[in-house]
Amino acid sequence: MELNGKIAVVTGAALGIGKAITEILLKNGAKVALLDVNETAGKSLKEALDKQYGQERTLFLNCNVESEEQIKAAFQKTADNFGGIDILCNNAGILNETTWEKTVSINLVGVIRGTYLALEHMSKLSGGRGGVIVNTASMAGLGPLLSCPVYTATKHGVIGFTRAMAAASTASGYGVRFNALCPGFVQTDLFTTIPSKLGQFSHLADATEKLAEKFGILTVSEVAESLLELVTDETKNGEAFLVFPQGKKYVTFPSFSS
Ligand SMILES: NC(=O)C1=CN([C@@H]2O[C@H](COP(=O)(O)OP(=O)(O)OC[C@H]3O[C@@H](n4cnc5c(N)ncnc54)[C@H](O)[C@@H]3O)[C@@H](O)[C@H]2O)C=CC1
Ligand SMILES: CCCCCC(=O)CC\C=C/C=C/C=C/[C@@H](O)[C@@H](O)CCCC(=O)O
Repeated sequence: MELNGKIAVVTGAALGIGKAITEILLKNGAKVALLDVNETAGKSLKEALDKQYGQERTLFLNCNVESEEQIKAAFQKTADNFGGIDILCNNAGILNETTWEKTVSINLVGVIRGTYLALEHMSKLSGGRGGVIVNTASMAGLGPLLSCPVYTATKHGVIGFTRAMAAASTASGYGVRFNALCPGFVQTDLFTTIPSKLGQFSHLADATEKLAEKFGILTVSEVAESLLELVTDETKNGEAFLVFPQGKKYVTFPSFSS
C-alpha cells in the first residue's frame, strides 16, 4: 500500500510506540489522527508535528478507547476532516495487574471496539475503501510472561482476534487486512514503570528484568519500522509479526486443516 495521502488513525498516539508509529506514517506521506487520553502530551506532540509537516496533516483527538461514544466521535471527526479512514493502528495499551479489569478493558475490549467501529468507515461492505488494521499485541501474546498473567491474556486475545478477523474479512469481502505487531521489550514509560504495576506478582519483577536483559530492549523506532512493513506489504493478512532486538519474523502457527 502506497502511503501518500492515506488517512490513518493511531490510538495511544501521544507517547511511546504510538508516537513513533505516528511519526513514521507522517514521514511516509499519510495524514494521521492522533487519539489519546493524555491531552497534554497529545497537544504538545501535535504542535511539534505541525512545525515539521504543517497543521493540515494531523488531528489530535482526546479519546479513551474504553468509551464507545468517544471512539465513534473521533472516527467520525477523522473521516469528516480528512475524507475517510484507510489505516487503523489499535495501539493504546496499559500494564496493570492490580486494576486488571481495566487492563482487559483497554488492551482487548478497546481493540475489538475500535475495530468494529472503524469497519463502519473502512469496510467495502459499508461504503469504505478497504485498508489495513494493525493491532499492537506483544511477544507476551505468543508466550507467557509470568509476572503479568492478565496482560499476557489480553495480548494472546489480541492475536486471536486479529487472525480471526483477517479470515472473516477475506471470507466476507471487507477489503481490510488485519495484522498483529508483536514486539519484545521496548524502551517506553510502560516498560520502565513495570515494578509498580505487577500487584500480587511483584515478587516476580526480577525474573522479568532478567528476561529483558536476556532478550534486549528495542527502541520505538525499530517497532515503528516493523509496523510500516505490515501496513505497506499488501500480501500480509492475518500475520503475527514478532519483533525483537535479534531480528523479526512472521510467526508460524499450527495448522488444523487436513
Ligand atoms: N513497552 C513495551 O515493552 C511493549 C509495549 N507493547 C504494547 O505497545 C502498546 C503501546 O505501549 P507503550 O508505547 O509501551 O506504552 P506507553 O505507556 O509509553 O504509551 C501508551 C499510550 O497510550 C495511551 N493510553 C493509555 N490508555 C489509553 C486509553 N484508555 N485510551 C487511549 N489512549 C490510552 C497513553 O496515554 C500513552 O500515550 C501497548 O499496547 C503495549 O501493550 C507491546 C510490547 C512491548
Ligand atoms: C512485564 C513487562 C511487560 C512489558 C511489555 C511487553 O509487552 C513486553 C513483552 C516482552 C517479552 C515477552 C516475552 C515472553 C516470553 C515467554 O513466553 C518465554 O518465552 C520466556 C522463556 C523464559 C526464558 O527463556 O528464560
